[in-house]
Amino acid sequence: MAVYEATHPLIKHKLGLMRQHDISTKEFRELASEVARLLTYEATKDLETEAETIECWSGPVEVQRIKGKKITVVPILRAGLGMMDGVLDLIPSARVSVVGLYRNEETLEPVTYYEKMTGSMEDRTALILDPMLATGGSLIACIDMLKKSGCTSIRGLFLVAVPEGIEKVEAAHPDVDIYVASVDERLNENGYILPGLGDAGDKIFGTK
Ligand SMILES: O=P(O)(O)OC[C@H]1O[C@H](OP(=O)(O)OP(=O)(O)O)[C@H](O)[C@@H]1O
Ligand SMILES: O=c1cc[nH]c(=O)[nH]1
Ligand SMILES: [Mg+2]
Repeated sequence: MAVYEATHPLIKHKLGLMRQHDISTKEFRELASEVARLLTYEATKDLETEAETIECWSGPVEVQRIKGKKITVVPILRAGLGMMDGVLDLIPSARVSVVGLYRNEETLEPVTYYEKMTGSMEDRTALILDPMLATGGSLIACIDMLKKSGCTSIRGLFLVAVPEGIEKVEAAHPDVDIYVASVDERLNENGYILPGLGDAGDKIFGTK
């Protein structure tokens, strides 16, 4: 599993703004989308292209097109929806497959409550979207669902992750690559990332 941790100054700056304890819902939401857009640029930089000849104003010209079927983005409900607009800004014709998962607050185990994949999953690259990779349980459950649907090319985009969660995902799914704005220090006793962002879903949706 390749782990790409962002080094771009724009990503670092924006993530720093997101850590401010009294950030508004509006600001958090806007920044989540902006960082997701920047991560998309990195996460797609090695996509294969193929040559096609088109009619240009000056005559026939060979251009490059992204090879294969359209990408599917896979927001993990709820918080992953906060990254979707930013990603779709760069990949506007992507198909959207939705996975609903929440963590049981006591056991920290993922609970699945929704699944709607687009068609031809076996021919698409999937970009999973979730702001937080904590214990890794939710991501492993989502990858299990994607693989069950036939998907073989899977990448994940996260705002913040921790080493222990990454290790757990790597052990279960070594073929999946992840792109993360920051690998933070550790989890606290309640399974929250330190220093982290707090509860990303609550901040994006304005709940609590
Ligand atoms: O790596 P894990 O330990 O599984 O934790 C990460 C998950 O927890 C959060 O979702 P949450 O359960 O809070 O659901 P929500 O998006 O509806 O708030 C987060 O958005 C991830 O999906
Ligand atoms: O720190 C964390 C961990 C899981 N989910 C969150 O929203 N935040
Ligand atoms: Mg939450």
